Amino acid sequence: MSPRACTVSLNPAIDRTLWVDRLAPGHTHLATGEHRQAGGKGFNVAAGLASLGVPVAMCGWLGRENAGVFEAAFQARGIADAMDRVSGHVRENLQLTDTARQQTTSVDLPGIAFDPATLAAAEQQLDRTLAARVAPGDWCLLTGSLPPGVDAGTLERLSRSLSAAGARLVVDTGGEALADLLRRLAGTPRAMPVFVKPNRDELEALCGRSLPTVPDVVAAARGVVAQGVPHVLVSLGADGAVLATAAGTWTCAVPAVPICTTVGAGDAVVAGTTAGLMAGLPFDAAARRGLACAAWRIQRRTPDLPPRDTLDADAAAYRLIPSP
Ligand SMILES: O=P(O)(O)OC[C@H]1O[C@](O)(CO)[C@@H](O)[C@@H]1O
Repeated sequence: MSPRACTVSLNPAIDRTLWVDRLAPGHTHLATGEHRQAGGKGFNVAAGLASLGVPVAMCGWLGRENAGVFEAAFQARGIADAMDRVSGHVRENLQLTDTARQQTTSVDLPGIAFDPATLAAAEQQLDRTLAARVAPGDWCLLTGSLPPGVDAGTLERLSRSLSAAGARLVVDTGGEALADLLRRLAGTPRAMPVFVKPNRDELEALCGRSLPTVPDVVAAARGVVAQGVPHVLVSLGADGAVLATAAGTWTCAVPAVPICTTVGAGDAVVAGTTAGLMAGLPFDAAARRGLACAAWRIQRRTPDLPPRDTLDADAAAYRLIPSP
């Protein structure tokens, strides 16, 4: 049986995006477009994987009060709904896209707060859901920020139980939570993620220093590999990406494309790269496909991706340059 994927989202979000001609803080704007859809990293990655033909489920915690947005989106895309319902509303994040500057400004809510007793119960339920769903060889993607009251200890417990069940792990969470998780998993190589994709801000938070130049990013990415993560891709937006493995480090430029929204660009990289790794592609080929997914995604409103052939034709133009 081909491997399946499962995204785990502890803090999903509904994305409300408004387009304005030119954003000016302190002024009133007339929006030129609007869109509201299920979002958050777990959903965006699941939608990308589903469009690439990967059987995928989404697990995690979904506020039952407005879960319908997700239920419709799961059904439309063939994503298995394995989310545990919890009390409260899914947060609604706001994105303002400035069409003149082709820039997106996001305002995120923290999400549903968990007290210790609710968290313990939610973790136990999630363990049961994952135990019933995840088989050896499946890929599990721990995605997105942590809601109030939840820390990297939850990600550590999930990493340990999922890896013990034979799953391969991908982690895409904020830099501080990722740093904390990698520290907690040090000395347990089996529970380490096989792939992480921080952006520059997240890598700065992960390594605790600013990384103004590409050589700074390259050095920091090598540091993450040295901590035990075999595949690292640092997304740098219009500046492309840095890839690092034990075999070397590379930079990759990306083509300039018209931007509809940058929301979910990194999630498209995670979806495309993970789908490639699941299919047995070497990391460089998987990562180039992931970057082609991001170029596709930022030109459109929704997280769905085109057929693999289209992506691979685009990805063929991406060149990796070894870093000194
Ligand atoms: O999980 P986080 O880091 O709080 O970010 C959530 C936001 O990021 C996105 O997942 C895009 O990466 C949006 O869909 C969502 O609103």
